[in-house]
Amino acid sequence: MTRAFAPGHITAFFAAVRRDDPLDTGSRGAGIVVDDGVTVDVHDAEETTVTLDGEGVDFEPVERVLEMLEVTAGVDIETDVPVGSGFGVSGAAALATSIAANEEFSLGHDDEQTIAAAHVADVLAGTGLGDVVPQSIGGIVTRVEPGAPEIGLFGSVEHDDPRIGYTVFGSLETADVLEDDEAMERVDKAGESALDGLLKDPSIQELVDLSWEFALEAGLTTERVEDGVGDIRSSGGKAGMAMLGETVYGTGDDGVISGFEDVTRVCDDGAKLL
Ligand SMILES: Nc1ncnc2c1ncn2[C@@H]1O[C@H](COP(=O)(O)OP(=O)(O)OP(=O)(O)O)[C@@H](O)[C@H]1O
Ligand SMILES: CC(C)(CO)[C@@H](O)C(=O)[O-]
Repeated sequence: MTRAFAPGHITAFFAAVRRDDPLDTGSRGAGIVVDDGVTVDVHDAEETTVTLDGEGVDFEPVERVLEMLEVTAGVDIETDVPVGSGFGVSGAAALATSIAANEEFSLGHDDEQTIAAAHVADVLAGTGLGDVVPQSIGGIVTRVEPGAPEIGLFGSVEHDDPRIGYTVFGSLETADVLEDDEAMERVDKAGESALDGLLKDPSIQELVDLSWEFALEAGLTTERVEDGVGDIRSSGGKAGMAMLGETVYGTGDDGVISGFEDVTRVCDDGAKLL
């Protein structure tokens, strides 16, 4: 049995970029890689089965990554954050599975290949576009060009206080939004303008503010999220909506941070074997 960890990735904003090849498909945008993530155990098995926090599930991005690596395995996923709440659990699970399977089955792929397999699996499953590479790098990551490692273009944004507060109200099925052409037209326009803004002033405060402008412009907010962001902002903090989930996240001083239900930290390292 081999165990691997992949951090969560809070997408602040994004614009989809679709090309014929899934390796250079993905999204432009920015996000925060956080300690709350996913741990995966992989063991050899005649047939592939996946459990999520102990329950048997269908988990397409994980199944796809094993197919691409040409192995069958039992995969047990434990997650610190709920699926579908804007932390890229699908990408994290695919990435941790790819890293653990490479070791468990002595496949001999290099990092670039294991990360690319997870990126392609998440894209083809329709569950993510831009989480996997940031989850392999760590920190606060800009995605200036989409795609797998060595294909996309990635940058980083500095931070001083690593604490990130978050409150999860509910989940959004990523595939439903990505397949909605009208919604995606608004997302892409708002995402491009948010990225332009961040590249002019690359700070975590600006990232979170732009994230909230993005959510409003893209029409993705819910009443609970609007109220939650309003509360944090009126206590002097910065808050936005984690894409694609009904989750408020943000930064600020002790008083601001105590207004969230959970607290995690910027994870400066990428996914790894445990
Ligand atoms: N209990 C479950 N709840 C939700 N999804 C589940 C569950 N069990 C398995 N899945 C699978 O997990 C994947 C969830 O992907 P989804 O992209 O919605 O989550 P995510 O990566 O956390 O998203 P996001 O970061 O956009 O919020 C899908 O492949 C879905 O079929
Ligand atoms: C599409 C997405 C918001 C789903 O988590 C993410 O993968 C991203 O930022 O591209």
